[in-house]
Amino acid sequence: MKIFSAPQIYQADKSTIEKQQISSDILMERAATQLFEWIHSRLRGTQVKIQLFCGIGNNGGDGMALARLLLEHDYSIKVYVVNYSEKRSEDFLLNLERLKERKLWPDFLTKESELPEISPDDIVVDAIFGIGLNRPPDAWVGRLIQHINASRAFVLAVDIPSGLPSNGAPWNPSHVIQGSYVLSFQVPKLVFFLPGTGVYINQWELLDIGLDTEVLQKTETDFELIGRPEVLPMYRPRLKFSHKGTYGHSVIIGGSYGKIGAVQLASNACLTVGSGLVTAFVPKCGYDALQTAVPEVMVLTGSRDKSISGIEIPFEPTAVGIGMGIGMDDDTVAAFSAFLKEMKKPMVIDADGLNILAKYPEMLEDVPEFSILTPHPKELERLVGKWKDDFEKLEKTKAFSTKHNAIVVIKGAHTITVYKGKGYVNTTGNPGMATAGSGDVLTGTITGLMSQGYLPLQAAIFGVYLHGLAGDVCASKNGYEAVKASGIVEHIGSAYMELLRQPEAEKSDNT
Ligand SMILES: NC(=O)C1=CN([C@@H]2O[C@H](COP(=O)(O)OP(=O)(O)OC[C@H]3O[C@@H](n4cnc5c(N)ncnc54)[C@H](O)[C@@H]3O)[C@@H](O)[C@H]2O)[C@@H](O)CC1
Ligand SMILES: Nc1ncnc2c1ncn2[C@@H]1O[C@H](COP(=O)(O)OP(=O)(O)O)[C@@H](O)[C@H]1O
Ligand SMILES: [K+]
Repeated sequence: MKIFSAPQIYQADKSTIEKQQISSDILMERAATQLFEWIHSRLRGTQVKIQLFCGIGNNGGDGMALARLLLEHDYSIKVYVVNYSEKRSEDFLLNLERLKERKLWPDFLTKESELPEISPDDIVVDAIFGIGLNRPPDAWVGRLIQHINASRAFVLAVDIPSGLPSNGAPWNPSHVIQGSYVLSFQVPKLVFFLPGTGVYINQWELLDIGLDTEVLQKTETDFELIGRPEVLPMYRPRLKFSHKGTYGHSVIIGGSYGKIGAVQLASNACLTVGSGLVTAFVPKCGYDALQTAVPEVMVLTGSRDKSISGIEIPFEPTAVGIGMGIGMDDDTVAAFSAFLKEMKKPMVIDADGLNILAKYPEMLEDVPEFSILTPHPKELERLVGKWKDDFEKLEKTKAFSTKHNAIVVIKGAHTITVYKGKGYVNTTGNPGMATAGSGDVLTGTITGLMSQGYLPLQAAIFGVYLHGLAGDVCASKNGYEAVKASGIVEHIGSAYMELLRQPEAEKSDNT
């Protein structure tokens, strides 16, 4: 699903109005009707007090139109106009008039107004600012937002939480509606998925307001949300007459004394995701452990006991994952550098492999094109430098990806795979995966997909999704706290099955 920027949403609005030959007011009425249906289907007339805080733009207009629909269905409502500007939108004014015609006069809140009483049992509708927010809210509006947050009432935010800009970090973190349930129109907004801004949101849901499908399809967006519909077509089924050679020979290179487990996890994931053969390359101290823990994996060792000082692979690997637990000894760095020069195929680089690249950036020249780099935020910072907010982080990552023609997987709650100008935002995974070694499992997963013929960008997007799904299945059985990296590997098979499972609705359609 595409993630539209605010200007693209305005453009889609405009095109819809032209193509469907409707007035903007009709679009607002659709939005309000969807909001109303959502609330009404849950409350079914329950007499809970609903307090609507409406700005003076179109987000406020949505709130006004919703107030009218609630009033018509005898809900107990209180409507406030948060009068932060005299520049009221036409559709806001139209809906204000319609409300007045029904004998409901909202209270106008200004700088001088007292803060209204809000009980924790009330429902608050936040329609103060939408995607039009482009400068810091006035201090008194910020205080009102703080007051709503402090009320502990259930807050439904219309389109986007007020105070949260759609294209950057908030100016004042306490002047943002927090923990709301967001009902967003038609398309998700990027801020919902970024660590610095996603924290303001409890849950989000999309409401279809019938924007023109052709415009939605044709618009090229910088970000895409990756769910099952995007991932399923990438799946490469196993062939009946295949053999292990069909699915490639992966090599996982890493490990040092005390960190052999990282290679074990990555190799096991690589095999479990479907690589035909897997060889691990480790220092000598890793030999017994690996052969015992994962008997299906073949093991090659370097000449040293505790770290890697030279990498020799006596065959041509189909895919390589390198860096987990490898350390940064001078000899290891030299071995890594020599290996980069030798390898021409794209590979997956993780952990200390990335730290070495950050320390010796000239080595980036030797990273094969289309390689996949899988940094967590700290490793990314070492590669691209500091950023002021998530948006700058994404810009820097895009520039890095373009410069080096590499795929960068920014790991996190919503992992974002960046290739050149585009970001693919993952939707699977859970906080249980914030656990030692889960990144090693991801590296093995992506490597194993590449060895089966997935192209690098597909392997990264598909691998991130599958890894998150395996974590989700694991958490659904064990609970978040007990998710371990090895548990994620154990559930890769169930994740495939979950991905390929035919939904009930489709099944009954076919019968
Ligand atoms: N396609 C869609 O998604 C639709 C969107 N609609 C609604 O329209 C909203 C956008 O409406 P608007 O463009 O009118 O913008 P908003 O209602 O978000 O903001 C109102 C106006 O306030 C001004 N403003 C921005 N920051 C301010 C600040 N800090 N202090 C004072 N004034 C400030 C801006 O000029 C802005 O136009 C969406 O979020 C959504 O709720 C719906 O009405 C219909 C269709
Ligand atoms: N809160 C979270 N929600 C979803 N996924 C998460 C969360 N925290 C971590 N993960 C995932 O777990 C993995 C952690 O990787 P990393 O930090 O490299 O761990 P390690 O170095 O221990 O292997 C990443 O794939 C990341 O996306
Ligand atoms: K809002």
